[in-house]
Amino acid sequence: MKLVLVVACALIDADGRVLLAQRPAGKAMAGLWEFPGGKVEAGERPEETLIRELHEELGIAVKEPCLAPLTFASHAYADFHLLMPLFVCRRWDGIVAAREHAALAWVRPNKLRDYPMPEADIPLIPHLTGLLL
Ligand SMILES: Nc1nc2c([nH]c(=O)n2[C@H]2C[C@H](O)[C@@H](COP(=O)(O)OP(=O)(O)OP(=O)(O)O)O2)c(=O)[nH]1
Repeated sequence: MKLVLVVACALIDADGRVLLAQRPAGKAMAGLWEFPGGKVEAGERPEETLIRELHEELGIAVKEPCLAPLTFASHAYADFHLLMPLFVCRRWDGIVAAREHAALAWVRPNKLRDYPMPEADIPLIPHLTGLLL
């Protein structure tokens, strides 16, 4: 089974809401709401990947000290095993905008379950509600 390392981030705004991003049509898991991020490429540290992805996907600039590790997902999909560290970030420069996703939503922690997510993400929710509620 192929092990895929993806790094993701829960952006948290001043009201304690979490940013979810909807995967676009045409991709695997289209329509599901995920945490921004992506696959770690050869030669990258995970933090570098995340800073790059947050810029590409959302148009924001994040500094590495503003990324705090929260938890991780380890999930067996049918065709690969996903290992996904989840960081939280409360400070960034720029205005969040959907450059690659179908939509964005700022979601209160007690509403996260209203947004269909990839299977791997479900166990992450209590970690966020524990942090924020
Ligand atoms: N970014 C992100 N990916 C997630 C989450 N949950 C989850 O299962 N994934 C999966 C979806 C993809 O298979 C993979 C993320 O890689 P990606 O965003 O670079 O993948 P992609 O579908 O664009 O694939 P590709 O075209 O680059 O091959 O991890 C999540 O919360 N955030």
